[in-house]
Amino acid sequence: MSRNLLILGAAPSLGELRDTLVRLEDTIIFALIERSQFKQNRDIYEAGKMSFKDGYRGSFVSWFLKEVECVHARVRRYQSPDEYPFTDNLPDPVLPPLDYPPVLVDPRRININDEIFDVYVNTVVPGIATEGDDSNYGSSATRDIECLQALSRRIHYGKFVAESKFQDPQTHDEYVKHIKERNRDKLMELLTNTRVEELLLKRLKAKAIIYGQDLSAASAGANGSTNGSGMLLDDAAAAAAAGSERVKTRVDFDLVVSLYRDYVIPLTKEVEVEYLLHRLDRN
Ligand SMILES: C=C(O[C@@H]1C=C(C(=O)O)C=C[C@H]1O)C(=O)O
Repeated sequence: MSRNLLILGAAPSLGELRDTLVRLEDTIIFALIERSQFKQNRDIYEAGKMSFKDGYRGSFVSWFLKEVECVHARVRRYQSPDEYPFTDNLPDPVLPPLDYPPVLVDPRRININDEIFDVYVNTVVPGIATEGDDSNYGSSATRDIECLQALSRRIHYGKFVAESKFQDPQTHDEYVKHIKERNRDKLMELLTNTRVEELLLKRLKAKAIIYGQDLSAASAGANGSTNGSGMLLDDAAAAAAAGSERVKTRVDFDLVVSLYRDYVIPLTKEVEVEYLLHRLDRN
């Protein structure tokens, strides 16, 4: 779903929302591939490893994230209902507010970026980047911020999905009942679509294999063009499409799948449940 749709005020359909989530898979995979170029550079995630003239006492990545989000806040990025900052106390925008129609009813402005940040630093970075320090601190942190912003956007999209399901006449009364009974488990059961999740994980693995191939080393061999692993490009494409483990990729495709299975989908559903639990709160 393009942000214009949010401005135009059309409440996006569940199908449009799912299309956006599919597109965000590409954004996230490529952001992970970009970060995987550099070593883990663990020092950039530890508070106290670097000192800052402004007296900031956090880690380099947290400092850089604060700086980036302060600039983006001034151009009203975080007034958009599909954008959530990691930093508190951001400056006011220099642009006048856009009149976003109230697609969401989100009085608590639910934000689980602290959880997303912890998962990213403690699980994702060690999974996609090799151990060590290559001093590429600025480049690593730049890619980290792209990954964090894409993951945050994807997970908080759960609010739009939850609102769409809440508005569905076939399930509306059931959602209201479970919300009034504060029944998290029943809400989780009602909003879960196992088929969509299964298809997503299959698609994700194929994408991670295909996108992750190192075709830059493609060379015209005697019997045809080959990729970085020496596989004929046609064979590599067929193997990738079949989800073959034989294809060497720039990012661990099993990690991409486990990231979604163990974190992205569960966190998205956590946002859906939290959003629904407060859907009937007075603003
Ligand atoms: C996002 C949705 O809600 C849930 C979360 C999903 C996800 O995070 O990918 C997929 C299916 C549902 O279990 C949806 O129904 O599309």
